[in-house]
Amino acid sequence: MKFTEKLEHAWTHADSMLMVGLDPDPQRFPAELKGKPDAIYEFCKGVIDATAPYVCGIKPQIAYFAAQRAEDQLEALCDYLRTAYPHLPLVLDAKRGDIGSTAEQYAAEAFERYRADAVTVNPYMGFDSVEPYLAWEEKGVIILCRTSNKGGSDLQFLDVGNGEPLYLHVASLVANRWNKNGQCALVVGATFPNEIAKVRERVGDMPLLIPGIGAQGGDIGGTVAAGKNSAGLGMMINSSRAILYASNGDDWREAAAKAALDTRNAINAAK
Ligand SMILES: O=c1ccn([C@@H]2O[C@H](COP(=O)(O)O)[C@@H](O)[C@H]2O)c(=O)[nH]1
Repeated sequence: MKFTEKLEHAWTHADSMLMVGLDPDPQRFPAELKGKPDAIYEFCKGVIDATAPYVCGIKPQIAYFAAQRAEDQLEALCDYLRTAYPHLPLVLDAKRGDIGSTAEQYAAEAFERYRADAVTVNPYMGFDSVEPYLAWEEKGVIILCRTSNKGGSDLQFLDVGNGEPLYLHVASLVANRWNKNGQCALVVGATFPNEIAKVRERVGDMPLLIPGIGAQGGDIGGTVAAGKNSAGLGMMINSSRAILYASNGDDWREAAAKAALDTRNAINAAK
């Protein structure tokens, strides 16, 4: 199934626009997993099983796995997710950006090695750095636009002419020129609801990946009001640490499930 079809299915069948991010930090794991060789896999699998009924997708952040030399555990998790929850979109958060020949390798990493449904991509090296991902027409290509961090303003707010900030120029480029296969989405931070609204106005119903609620403090009500599309959907609102580390006691699975359910309900209440 195409990424966009999987996403639509998850939005409607799980009645959820919450995406759970997997940012596994062994220092924060519950005691029962500490020191186990496959602790990252076990922890993430536990969180996936606990939260799957309440989410529209799962977003592993590749840096957390690579830093622990745990790419094999990420591969095993991707296999598990695909088998146990075949309708749930798998978004690999990699944010790669490089010249075309190298981007081809990064695209193969995301779509062949991990068999992700979608991947995050940094567009600031231009079209030829994004094109190899777009060649995978069934897959989602989720392009950084207005990121959730404060420092994003250093470059993304630069005026490219007539008062147009760079992030809106990127939004227009993606919507009008790069999205020929209808496979693109944009990353916009929940920490900047005014900018979410401007991006939504610019790109119509295109899906938005919105990190920044939970640990980064973004407001759910403001995010949903600014980001919903014409169908009242259109968002993958990501939360990672606030769900993963809701408890580090024996009840970590139940706490993650409750945090996901509460967040899903708060998003739906704001629709
Ligand atoms: O602008 C961006 C783009 C990506 N991220 C990623 O999302 C999660 C957020 O984690 P929380 O624990 O919910 O803060 C993380 O993987 C980031 O790399 C982002 O935060 N902002």
